[in-house]
Amino acid sequence: MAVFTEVSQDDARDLAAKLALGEVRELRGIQGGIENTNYFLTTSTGEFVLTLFERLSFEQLPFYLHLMKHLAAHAIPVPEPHATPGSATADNPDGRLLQTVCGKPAAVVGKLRGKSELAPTAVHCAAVGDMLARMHLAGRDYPHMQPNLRGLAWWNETVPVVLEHTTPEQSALLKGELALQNHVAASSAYAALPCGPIHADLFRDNVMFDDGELTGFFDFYFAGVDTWLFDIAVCLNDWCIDLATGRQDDARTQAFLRAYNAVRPLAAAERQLLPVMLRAGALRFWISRLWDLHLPREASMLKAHDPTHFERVLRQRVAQAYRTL
Ligand SMILES: Nc1ncnc2c1ncn2[C@@H]1O[C@H](COP(=O)(O)OP(=O)(O)O)[C@@H](O)[C@H]1O
Ligand SMILES: N[C@@H](CCOP(=O)(O)O)C(=O)O
Repeated sequence: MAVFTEVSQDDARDLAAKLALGEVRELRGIQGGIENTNYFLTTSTGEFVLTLFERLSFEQLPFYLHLMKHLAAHAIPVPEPHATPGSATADNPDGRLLQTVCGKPAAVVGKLRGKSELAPTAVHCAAVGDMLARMHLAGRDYPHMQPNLRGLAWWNETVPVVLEHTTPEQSALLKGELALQNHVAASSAYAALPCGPIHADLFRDNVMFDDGELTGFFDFYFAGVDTWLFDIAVCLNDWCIDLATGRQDDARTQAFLRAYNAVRPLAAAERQLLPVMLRAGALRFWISRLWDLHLPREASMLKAHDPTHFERVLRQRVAQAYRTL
């Protein structure tokens, strides 16, 4: 369970009162997740998720919380953050969404129905592709800007730190792929890629399904403004591969891309750069998993994800790119 900060019943009662959520019935630490402290909060008015942000600052958080509000208002199924009653102003029509609990930035959002689909079929992948395209379009008029904080600049900073913990073969692959991504990012094809707010971490465990129906995307706290293609690549690398080998599953990949394309057709530059973006998506999570494993934080029962999984995915994507050349 990733509970970095213990929240008391008194803290929960104070927060529920402040947000007019009613009487607290239950507060339960959530298993899973590796970034933040999460609790299920049940009150007399409903079920919510309380998140205490362990890395993001008070200044960074409004981007994510207002993005969730914006997407919800555009009929994208995402958890809606709760505002302090009466805090809306002409400048800030969403009201105050960010709270302080145990001295940390915190938010209360609605609890989504259902559970994650960890062994998705082509039908699940199509549902995610369709909704991702809708989400990208819905984000076009989102007025706030914050870059993807786990984008290229972070990879450039973090690779030298994790290289101390890798074998010579792994180091060579990391350095080579990083050089490639820096080169691609400077290209005219890359500059032509459409951008907007992206989720950037839309793995199987960040989507809910209930009885086959997609009930929501959640965990927007790695979101940022970046290329839409990066979001697609992150999804394809998690939803549409064989998990044991990291190999692409063609049926699920086609189902995802067809559904996405039916809502928002991919641009020529996106088709051209998809193979290299799949490598970028794998590199991103290989780096962060190495970083989380070798530079861990204190948390009750925090279980780091396995970095070698994304090394395998990356090697498959490299081999695949050579096959398609
Ligand atoms: N809005 C939500 N509705 C329902 N369950 C949620 C919601 N937010 C989080 N959860 C549950 O909490 C778990 C951990 O949340 P997650 O956001 O992935 O953690 P982290 O912030 O550490 O990445 C999820 O796997 C899910 O079971
Ligand atoms: N999805 C990422 C890391 C973030 O994990 P989460 O469970 O907190 O969303 C990975 O798998 O490496």
